[in-house]
Amino acid sequence: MDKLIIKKSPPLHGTVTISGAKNAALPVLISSLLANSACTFTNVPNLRDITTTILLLRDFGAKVNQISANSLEIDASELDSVTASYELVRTMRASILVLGPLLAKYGRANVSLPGGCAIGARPVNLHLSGLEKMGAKVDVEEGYVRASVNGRLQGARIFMDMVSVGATENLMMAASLAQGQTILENAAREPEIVDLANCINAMGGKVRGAGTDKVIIDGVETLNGCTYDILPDRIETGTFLVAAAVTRGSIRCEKAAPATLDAVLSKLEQAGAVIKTGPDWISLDMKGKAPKAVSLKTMPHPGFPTDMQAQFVTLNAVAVGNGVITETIFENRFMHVPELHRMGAQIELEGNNAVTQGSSKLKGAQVMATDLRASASLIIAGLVAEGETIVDRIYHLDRGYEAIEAKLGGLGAHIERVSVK
Ligand SMILES: CC(=O)N[C@H]1[C@@H](OP(=O)(O)OP(=O)(O)OC[C@H]2O[C@@H](n3ccc(=O)[nH]c3=O)[C@H](O)[C@@H]2O)O[C@H](CO)[C@@H](O)[C@@H]1O
Ligand SMILES: C=C(OP(=O)(O)O)C(=O)O
Repeated sequence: MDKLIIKKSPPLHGTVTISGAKNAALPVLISSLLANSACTFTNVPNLRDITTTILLLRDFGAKVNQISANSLEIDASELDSVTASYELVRTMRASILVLGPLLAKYGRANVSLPGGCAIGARPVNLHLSGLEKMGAKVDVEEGYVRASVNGRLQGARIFMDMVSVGATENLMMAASLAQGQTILENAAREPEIVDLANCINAMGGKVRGAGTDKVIIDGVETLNGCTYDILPDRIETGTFLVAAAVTRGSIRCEKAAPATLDAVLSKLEQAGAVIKTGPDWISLDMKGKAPKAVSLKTMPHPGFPTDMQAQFVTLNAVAVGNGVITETIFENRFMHVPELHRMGAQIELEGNNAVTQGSSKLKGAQVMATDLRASASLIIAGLVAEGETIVDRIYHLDRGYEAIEAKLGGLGAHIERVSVK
């Protein structure tokens, strides 16, 4: 099992190239199930979740070719199975997104229930009730969602009583091959949803309103293959910017999408960073100063993203002043806090608030990554902690960050991966 060893590092400095977004790539790759011919995807990040998606698509009988380091061709026009097994689904919750497209194109699908994970229970009731509203028969048996429909799914007006990224994506894909019009009300507005809608439209679909809370999909009879370039990863970008802020550094992120990061950039400015942006780059300069603590509450987009919460908890722990970070999306997303305590961070957990007094002097320790973004927060802490930090269980990290040690190393961080047999 691999570990990361991080030593106290100088202020991060230099340029880092941002990869394609994990959370856009997963639904976009899965949307190839809708098409009647091959799709080519570029800017695909090299991640464990992408490998899992490829295994899942191949398991259905799709042909997947790696064209170059970050491009894939997927031909899912003929499948010999519509079953997603527990072995694959349990390692990647986004596998549930195959349900909508399989049902819309093949009239049936069996998908293992993803189950809970470290950050929360994460039910899929909205995905299932939305598909039922479109005429599907959905049963949950022996841990599997077994869904079927006679003929085509039917367009419907679906109001989701919680804002869900995954349910919006699943229903958008299902509706794109349904008969008639579907209106998704209280839809999630994340940039990754807009990316998926653009991809479906590139296949010949008719999706309008993505990026607002009302998405209108006119179902078409068939969708064709397309070529699609995946959106830059806003969470990877934000993670590097926070790492630079915590180390009092100055970096530039290239191949980024500044317009997707308003809430994060605004908090970094409050923390004292000088931020500049261009069409596809963002620079941050702390002018050698320590960050100031910020207060924030996670919210669906365009609010502050829950996937950046852990990184800001580390920022607040070492910052000047008091801050309160409130998590409103997932019920158990502070697993990094006990690990940060092991490094000497002064953080009080009060319900769903992480309260910091700031200026913690961190000391390196052996810590355990419990989920993807918790891992990132521990690495950032390791960059400013005295001595050596060892981050264990980094398979979580490898789900969502491409070559993080090489990218941080390129900015001057002292970070090394070791394989332990
Ligand atoms: C692969 C991917 O894109 N993952 C992202 C996606 O996850 P994911 O799509 O799983 O997250 P959702 O937006 O669906 O979850 C938001 C909230 O709604 C709840 N819920 C969701 C569906 C449902 O049927 N019932 C229900 O109660 C969840 O438990 C959670 O409390 O959005 C999250 C919220 O921005 C991000 O943290 C994840 O990184
Ligand atoms: C929670 C995350 O991802 P997933 O939904 O794939 O678990 C994340 O990207 O931070």
